[in-house]
Amino acid sequence: PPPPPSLAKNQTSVLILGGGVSGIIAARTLHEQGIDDFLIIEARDELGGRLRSKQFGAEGRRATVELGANWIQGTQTGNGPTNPILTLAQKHGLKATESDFYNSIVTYDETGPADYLDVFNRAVEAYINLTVAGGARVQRKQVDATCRTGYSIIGAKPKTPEEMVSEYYMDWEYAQTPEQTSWIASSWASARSSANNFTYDADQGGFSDGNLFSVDQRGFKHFIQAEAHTFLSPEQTLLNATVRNIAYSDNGVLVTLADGTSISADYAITTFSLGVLQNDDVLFEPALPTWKQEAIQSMTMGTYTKIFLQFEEKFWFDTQFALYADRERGRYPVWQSLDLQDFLPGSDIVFATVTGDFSERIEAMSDAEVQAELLDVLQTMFPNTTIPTPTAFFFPRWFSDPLYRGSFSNWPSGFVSPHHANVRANVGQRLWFSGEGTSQKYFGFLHGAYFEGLDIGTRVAKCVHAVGACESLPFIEEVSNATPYDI
Ligand SMILES: Cc1cc2nc3c(=O)[nH]c(=O)nc-3n(C[C@H](O)[C@H](O)[C@H](O)COP(=O)(O)OP(=O)(O)OC[C@H]3O[C@@H](n4cnc5c(N)ncnc54)[C@H](O)[C@@H]3O)c2cc1C
Repeated sequence: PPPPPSLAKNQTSVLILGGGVSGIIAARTLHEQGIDDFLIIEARDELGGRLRSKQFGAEGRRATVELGANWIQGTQTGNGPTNPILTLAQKHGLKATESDFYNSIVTYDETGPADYLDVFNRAVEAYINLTVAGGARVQRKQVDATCRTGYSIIGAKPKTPEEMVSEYYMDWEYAQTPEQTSWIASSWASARSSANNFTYDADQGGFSDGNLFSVDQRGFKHFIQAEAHTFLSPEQTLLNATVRNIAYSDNGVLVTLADGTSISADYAITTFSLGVLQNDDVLFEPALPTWKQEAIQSMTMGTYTKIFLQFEEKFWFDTQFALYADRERGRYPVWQSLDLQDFLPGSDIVFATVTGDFSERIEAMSDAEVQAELLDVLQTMFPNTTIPTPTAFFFPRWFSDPLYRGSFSNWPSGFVSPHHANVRANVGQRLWFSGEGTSQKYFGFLHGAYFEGLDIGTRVAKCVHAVGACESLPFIEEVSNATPYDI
């Protein structure tokens, strides 16, 4: 169809809603296509979105830690494809260090230090086998199931606390349990060296299985803020502005902010997290069509919570990672030391990570209650040390934050390809969707947000230029079963 006319009466050409990686890359894409008549609207006081850092620690002993994204996941193999986040990090001189998930690790259980690395290594193998089997299902057009089903079929049935925490290493990737995660999507989503993996497996066109951990004291956000500075002028960004309502029609969009201001545009690209869209933190007028709502509500938002502690002095492990096997699966299982030579030496900072339902549980507790639980776990892990009171304690509440409602999206087993097309598709010609949650290959990742900003930005630029190519993305009005239920 011919592109809709650009209406001179609108205040700007494109509104980019959200100033995270996706929004900034969409803006850069428009700029590169000669379009500078756009405005980024961001609720917070800075750009970066889920790249969010904090000065953490006691007075005089503060260090920058990352509350959100921390790793460049998948870097580059030889001259193969490069993770674009790595490219930007190198361009802007980001300080990052190699992270070794699998070799720099020690293990604990309810008796204290306990070496069950053999159990851990078997779990890593089971995870790879799980994703290889999941990938095979794609080729054979078999239906999806949960990762729990997949694990059971390949014979991995963890029962002891040590087996459960070793398997938990998977939740740590997806921010949800194997019961909540798609078996098929796990084959391309996260596992290293597995079938179809687009991030870690160079044989599949992926980057590499390397991981770089930002220790830059300007914050991991520095790379994207510095990139934004290369092309953005101050009047192209509106900070401290929360979007409440997005009205859309064939003529354009009208975005209303919390302070009542309205801004009109020919096009809008929303980059809000899937969680924000799911929870009606922003309202659409008219309401989004059913096919869109079903898709948004069918993908899930996981929560990944880092809990930071600083002590007077370091008393813990010298590896990067430690696993703690509690009898309750998911109870403070993964610990990371920042007080290491290539990380933040002398910082006396350690942090634990929890995910999914357990994150939601602790968000409902007071800081003091959560701190008491962590100190209890540390006392269990180090029975010969009297655990002192920490000099600083902090954790972010991503799940309850109305700007995020979780940390990153995760693909559940009830979510099928047409749903994915629908999550991504524009609604009418004026309203477009981008962000990590719309990426098929790289959902959950920074590079997912990047590639989506690039692609949707390119599509909208075509619409603005109206060079006969304002093409809608395909959507499926009604997602149905290949084989209807016989009841
Ligand atoms: C704890 C955690 C750990 C992670 N770890 C990694 C990692 O190690 N490696 C990795 O690759 N990825 C990681 N991720 C995922 C990565 O951070 C995201 O995929 C990516 O940052 C998403 O970018 P985005 O532009 O799609 O969304 P966002 O960054 O969420 O950008 C959307 C923007 O919209 C703004 N906004 C929301 N609502 C409104 C409103 N109503 N009005 C105006 N503005 C609004 C938000 O403030 C935000 O700035 C992690 C995420 C979290 C939370």
